[in-house]
Amino acid sequence: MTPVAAPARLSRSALGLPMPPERIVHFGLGAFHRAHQAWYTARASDAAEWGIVAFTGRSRDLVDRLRPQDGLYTLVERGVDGDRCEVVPSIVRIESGDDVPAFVAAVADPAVVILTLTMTESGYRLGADGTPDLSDPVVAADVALLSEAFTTGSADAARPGTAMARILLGLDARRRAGAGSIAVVPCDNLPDNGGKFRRALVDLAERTSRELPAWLATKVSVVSTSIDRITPAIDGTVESLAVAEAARWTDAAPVVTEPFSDWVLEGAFPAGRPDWESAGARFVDELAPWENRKLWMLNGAHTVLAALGQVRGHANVNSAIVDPVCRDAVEALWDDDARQLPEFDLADYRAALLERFGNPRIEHRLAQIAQDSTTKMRLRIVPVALAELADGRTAHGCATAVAAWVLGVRAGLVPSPDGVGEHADAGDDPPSSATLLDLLDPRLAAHTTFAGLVLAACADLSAPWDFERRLRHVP
Ligand SMILES: NC(=O)c1ccc[n+]([C@@H]2O[C@H](COP(=O)([O-])OP(=O)(O)OC[C@H]3O[C@@H](n4cnc5c(N)ncnc54)[C@H](O)[C@@H]3O)[C@@H](O)[C@H]2O)c1
Ligand SMILES: O=P(O)(O)OC[C@@H](O)[C@@H](O)[C@H](O)[C@H](O)CO
Repeated sequence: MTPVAAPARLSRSALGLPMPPERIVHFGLGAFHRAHQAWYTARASDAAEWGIVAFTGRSRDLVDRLRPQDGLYTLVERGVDGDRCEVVPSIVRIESGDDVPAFVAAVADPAVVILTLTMTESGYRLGADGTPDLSDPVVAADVALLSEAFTTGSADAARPGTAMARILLGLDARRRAGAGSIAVVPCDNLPDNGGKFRRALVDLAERTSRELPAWLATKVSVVSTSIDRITPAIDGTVESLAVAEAARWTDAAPVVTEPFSDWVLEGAFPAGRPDWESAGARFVDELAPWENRKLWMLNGAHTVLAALGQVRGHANVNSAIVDPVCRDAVEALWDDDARQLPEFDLADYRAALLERFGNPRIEHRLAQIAQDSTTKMRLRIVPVALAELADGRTAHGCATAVAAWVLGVRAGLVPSPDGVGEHADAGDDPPSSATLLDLLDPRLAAHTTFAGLVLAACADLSAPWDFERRLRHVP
């Protein structure tokens, strides 16, 4: 029997890959950063000049997987017809997020001119007014700790627990080192992610330091972004085996993503940046329409599918979107969205979304997407509903989307909104549709026509689907 050669372990020397210099720091290393910003950086025409020092968020798992393979990993682009594997070499050093001295030193390094972030909404720890949530004991403890450290000149010994406090500590070290301007690039799915980050950072600086607010105003540019590439959480072990078979090298931390990707940015990079346009990124003067299109249409539809799809027995996006009831609900939502996005001709965008959602080889679990659905509904559906009503229309698509969420909550498949127990109509189990609408947004609940449409849509979505019913919906 011929012995089978063991697959080679990923390494820069084996693949002849150079080490670009450290000029970008990333906080919140996960699947998405590796499928998106690290990939754009590796594909830029000047990739040889831009290496990334990546810090994990809360666990050191990826440090242990990626360090032995020199930060390299396989990006598996999972198309409808097959996989395309590519080794991404832009991450040159991996550190654990809780190594505060290493993070502070990296941010203070004069060679570093960009800090990118993917730490999920929870990582920002914001209250309802967008400032740091001081009712959170960890945030309050960090405010006290930073105030003390900045006042007594003991910042080098400080070990804050939250990401925002660590970032401010890093920026303070950069100020003291005279290391110059830096651009911070939040890449989380939040409306106005740059504005939110800046307001939170400035608020924290004003509470804790006399010098930092003025320095931040002149030396820190915050860039807002719309980021898009469907990259579900995966079972790393299963994918590692698949990669070893397909690519003939072992990889302890591959990433599976879709072939599509998009990155739109608004803001300045005072000390330079990679030529990300050469890899397909776009720089615009006003991000809002691009961001609204992506968050309302892609993420809004995902939020609807997470509720209605599970109610109808689906586990993944790809099976939900081919169910006519789910598909009709998504199309109706997109009709409302389109009227609020007059800047765009959306025919191709809608067709592409349907194709992306339908990719049978991407396993995107609805239960994963359903997390924190109430907040997502408030950010992705409610603004469109209010705008449609203000324009004198019915917001029929949004009413259907709200009905989907109501059914999901009532079925226990989507988390209940806070306040169910304290609501005036508390006691119903499950809570009534009217109670849920009121908890979602009292302005929508007070609009009798809209509230009536939601109740009608709840009944309609619960009824068995038939062709006659579908025909009634055709305009
Ligand atoms: N995965 C996608 O398809 C996709 C697409 C577009 C945008 N995004 C955005 O990218 C972000 C990251 O996505 P991901 O799929 O890599 O997620 P992930 O769960 O892998 O998390 C990314 C990182 O955030 C860190 N993190 C989470 N909560 C934190 C907290 N409270 N404090 C500090 N760090 C914290 C994690 O430790 C991890 O390092 C999300 O905000 C998401 O909105 C994801
Ligand atoms: O938790 P969410 O709803 O913000 O996001 C879940 C997915 O919709 C999201 O990760 C998309 O796949 C991504 O935004 C595509 O670019």
